[in-house]
Amino acid sequence: MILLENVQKIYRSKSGTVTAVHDANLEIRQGEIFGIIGYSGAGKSSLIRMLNQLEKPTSGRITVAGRLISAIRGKELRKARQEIGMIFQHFNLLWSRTVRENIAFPLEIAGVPKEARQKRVDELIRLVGLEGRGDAYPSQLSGGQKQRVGIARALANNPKVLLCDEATSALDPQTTDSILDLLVDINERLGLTIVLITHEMHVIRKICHRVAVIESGNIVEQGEVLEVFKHPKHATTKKFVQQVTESDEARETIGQLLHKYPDGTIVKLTFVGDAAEKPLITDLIRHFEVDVNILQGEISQTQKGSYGTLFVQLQGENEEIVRAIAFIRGKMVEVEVVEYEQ
Ligand SMILES: Nc1ncnc2c1ncn2[C@@H]1O[C@H](COP(=O)(O)OP(=O)(O)OP(=O)(O)O)[C@@H](O)[C@H]1O
Repeated sequence: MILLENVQKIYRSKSGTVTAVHDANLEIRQGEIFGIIGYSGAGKSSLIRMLNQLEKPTSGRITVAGRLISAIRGKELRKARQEIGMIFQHFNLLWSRTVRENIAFPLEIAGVPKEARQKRVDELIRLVGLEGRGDAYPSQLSGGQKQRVGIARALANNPKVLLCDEATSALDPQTTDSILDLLVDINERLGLTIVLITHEMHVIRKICHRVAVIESGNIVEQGEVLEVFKHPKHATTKKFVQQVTESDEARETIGQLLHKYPDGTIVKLTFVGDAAEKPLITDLIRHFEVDVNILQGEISQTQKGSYGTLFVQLQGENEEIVRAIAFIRGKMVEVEVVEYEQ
């Protein structure tokens, strides 16, 4: 559906040259929710804005829904853009227009007759759950409702792709979740391909099928979300995964325990699917001369299944702990010895 081949974006100004995206190669499949995650300045906005040519690549090829978007301009580009909707962090609504008028705007531009426009606006209002708010102005809406208007407007011309530029970053956690649920609903109901950029791993975990991690303009890792959670390879990916798997509270507790029991070994176990159902802790206590203290555990759902993390403290002779860890590894459970900075 979307193909990036050797894409580069270089900004040149009086103050110098910035390479925002280096040689990016990506393939985004029809109907998937694809997330691009990175810290501020990593190049996410530059990357997503090249998909509808809000930014032009300096070199490379970008194909979206069969069109070589990086090479077209004028009328052809305007037509191509109708197939690519976009929503923004700060909604970008027209403040002097009502909800209905905002949603109708792209239909007016596309030359849709008034009656068909009204009908389509009604459908969209229902789709995004804004019934009864059609005549309100953006200033009278909550953040979540504003983003619902943004989504309805982006979908007005039945696009094939929806681009989301930090669409939930200005929202509180609960509203974020309701907007993410809406995006999943739209993806499933309409078969729409969704590409989003974010700096929050929670967003990736909750709705994406696949993810790419970008750092200093380079895509440093990409893959299925569950796989990336299980085996993060790059240091930046590991940090993002920790955002979800290790709360600040857990880190604090574990830090305190490391102080209190400096002899014990704290390990983090990560298990996926079937591995979670095996009686691992019972087996450990039965087979090895170790004490096992459970410190913290969590199970998270991704679009492709669940995975869990469990922090335990093992106490006993060093040799026995080493044997116990080898035993856990043999059970297809990831084990990582935790050594926090004090
Ligand atoms: N129009 C521009 N002119 C010059 N440099 C730019 C321009 N836009 C972005 N950059 C630079 O390109 C790099 C990547 O920026 P970009 O906005 O794509 O990153 P980002 O990951 O989206 O970050 P943020 O979340 O902070 O927007 C940064 O160093 C930024 O300063």
